[in-house]
Amino acid sequence: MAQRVVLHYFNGRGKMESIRWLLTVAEVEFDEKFLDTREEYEKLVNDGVLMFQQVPMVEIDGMKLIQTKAILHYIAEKYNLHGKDLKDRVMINMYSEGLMDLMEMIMILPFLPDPKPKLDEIQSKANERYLPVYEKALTGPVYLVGGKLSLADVLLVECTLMLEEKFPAILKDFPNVKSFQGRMIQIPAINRFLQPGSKRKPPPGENYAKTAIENRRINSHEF
Ligand SMILES: N[C@@H](CCC(=O)N[C@@H](CS)C(=O)NCC(=O)O)C(=O)O
Repeated sequence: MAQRVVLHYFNGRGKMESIRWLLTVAEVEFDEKFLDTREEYEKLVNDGVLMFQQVPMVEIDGMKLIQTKAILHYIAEKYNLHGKDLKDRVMINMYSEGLMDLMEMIMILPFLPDPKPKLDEIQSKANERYLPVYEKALTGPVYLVGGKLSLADVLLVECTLMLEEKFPAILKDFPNVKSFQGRMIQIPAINRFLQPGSKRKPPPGENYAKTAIENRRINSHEF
């Protein structure tokens, strides 16, 4: 019997959330081991399972994978969410990288002493740099690449929901992206993931950054 997938990270969104999204869409059940204390993180380091002493780490198919993008690509390949050929794949990766850049900016907000300037930057870059790309790509097609669901679509729905948490009206000038989001959240696996009690993590609360820094899950100097 195949082993269950196990995610090792803290009990929050961070870099693991996109992996949770992708596994959900691939309909892969997973367990989570939360690193609630610094000792739990250090144990993984001392056991030599974190190649660069960093999480996310995902146990899958007898391997202990690290590096978020490598993990996402493995899952996307395995579950047929990475295009039909090399040209699809490079487009999927280009769209995905843009979304990860944007989500990374949102992810670091709780770690900033004064998040306002970054928030303003995110809003203007989302409006002027990122969302227009997806709006154009979705003029006509149902999915971003190759007429079928891919990693890029999963990251786009995750990212648009994250953006709306910060700027509720941000999609008003992007009707194609908004209707894409509407279609995506009807996919049964996604719909279940969006319900209370699922493995989706809530937006970071007040103590999120403090606890993460204390446990050395995030280095404060990284930002
Ligand atoms: N490039 C890596 C970066 C991972 C990373 O920065 N992980 C943080 C937690 S989100 C960490 O483990 N920090 C501890 C450290 O670097 O000492 C990835 O995308 O997986």
